[in-house]
Amino acid sequence: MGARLPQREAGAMITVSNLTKNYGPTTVVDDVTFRAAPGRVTGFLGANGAGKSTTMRMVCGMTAPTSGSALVHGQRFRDLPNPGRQIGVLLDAGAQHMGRTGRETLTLSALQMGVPRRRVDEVLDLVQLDRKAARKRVGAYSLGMRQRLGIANALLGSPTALMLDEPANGLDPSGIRWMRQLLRSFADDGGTVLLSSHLLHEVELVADDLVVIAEGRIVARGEVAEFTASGARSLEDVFFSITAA
Ligand SMILES: Nc1ncnc2c1ncn2[C@@H]1O[C@H](COP(=O)(O)OP(=O)(O)OP(=O)(O)O)[C@@H](O)[C@H]1O
Repeated sequence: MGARLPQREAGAMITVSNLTKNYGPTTVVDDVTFRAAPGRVTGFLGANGAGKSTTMRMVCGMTAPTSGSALVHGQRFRDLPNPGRQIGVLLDAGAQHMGRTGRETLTLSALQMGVPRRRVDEVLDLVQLDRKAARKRVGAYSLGMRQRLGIANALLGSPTALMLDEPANGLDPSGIRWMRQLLRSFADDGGTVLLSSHLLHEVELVADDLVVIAEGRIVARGEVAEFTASGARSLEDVFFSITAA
């Protein structure tokens, strides 16, 4: 853990600048600019179809931007020498290979990243998947277990940043609480967390900063405390008034 700190202190972050994506005549991400900073959890909030996943896919190079750029630790994702060692990504827990066991999934990733195999057991413990679960095929996992495996995969390379798309999907209340604590301690340890969600309350409980997107455009940005500072309004009230406008 200690060996990673200098790298984190150097300013590990995710920077999105004027990112735009058109599909034919439709603009689904429109001039999006924000930054997820080290030591902080940044909540990326928006309704279904707002453009969160497309933005995250552009950050990790899975979707080519029409214009604009996204940098991870100052480099494009595809230029990172070993991306999983710098940023752990979970985009779609349902997209994992159904025929592999949890352990096989992680062992393959560990080999690809050049991570020692013992790290597989460490991350299994971190996400609370026991040995019996690790021996099961992913196809037999619940969505919650797939999310845990996806988070384990994201943590495997001991990255300095995490980018997770709707990681709370399928987790039960105690799982959501566990994840919140995990993300909080990752950020408290100097890591950068970018977390998308449409679960307003969930984001309010864990995030330091918020980026709110509606119909592809950023409609609000700032510290969570600033959003709720103006009186007793909950983040939910603020969110609906902003996105409705
Ligand atoms: N490959 C694609 N071709 C055409 N349109 C697309 C494609 N991918 C996404 N879209 C459209 O882009 C818009 C934004 O989708 P996106 O998945 O980024 O939203 P989201 O905020 O992540 O929503 P959700 O929470 O439902 O996943 C949607 O209208 C979607 O239909």
